[in-house]
Amino acid sequence: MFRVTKEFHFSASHQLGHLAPDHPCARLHGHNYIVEIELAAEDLDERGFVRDYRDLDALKTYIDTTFDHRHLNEVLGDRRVTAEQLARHFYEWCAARYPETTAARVSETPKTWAEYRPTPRP
Ligand SMILES: Nc1nc2c(c(=O)[nH]1)N=C([C@H](O)[C@H](O)COP(=O)(O)OP(=O)(O)OP(=O)(O)O)CN2
Ligand SMILES: [Zn+2]
Repeated sequence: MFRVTKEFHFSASHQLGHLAPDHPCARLHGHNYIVEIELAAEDLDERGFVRDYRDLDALKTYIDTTFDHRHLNEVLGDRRVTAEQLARHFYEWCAARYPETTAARVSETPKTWAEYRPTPRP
């Protein structure tokens, strides 16, 4: 099995309004997000690729136009702005376009990563 990953960066604000009011993340704040997409394949194509990294340029465009310097509560809806929900969102966006997609990871801070990796179908 071959696995490749590519990273994308954006800055955005969010507010986890469903948390207790004394939780710091219930306040409006922002992060420099990192999104990492993982693709995997048993065999390589004729170029020796799982998939050309440059095919992911469409994801970069999507992130730049839809997420960068935006308020995520407006982009995704109030309940969907945790790192876990973002990871699932980016996984689904990529899986619809790149069948080799196996996981998506999102970092909000230098210490945290959330991953969405569906259980493989038998
Ligand atoms: N499981 C999750 N927990 C938290 C999320 C999340 O998306 N998933 N998000 C937040 C906040 O939005 C933000 O990421 C703050 O995280 P935190 O680790 O508390 O960041 P700090 O820099 O304040 O942490 P320190 O421990 O002070 O370095 C919260 N939780
Ligand atoms: Zn946050």
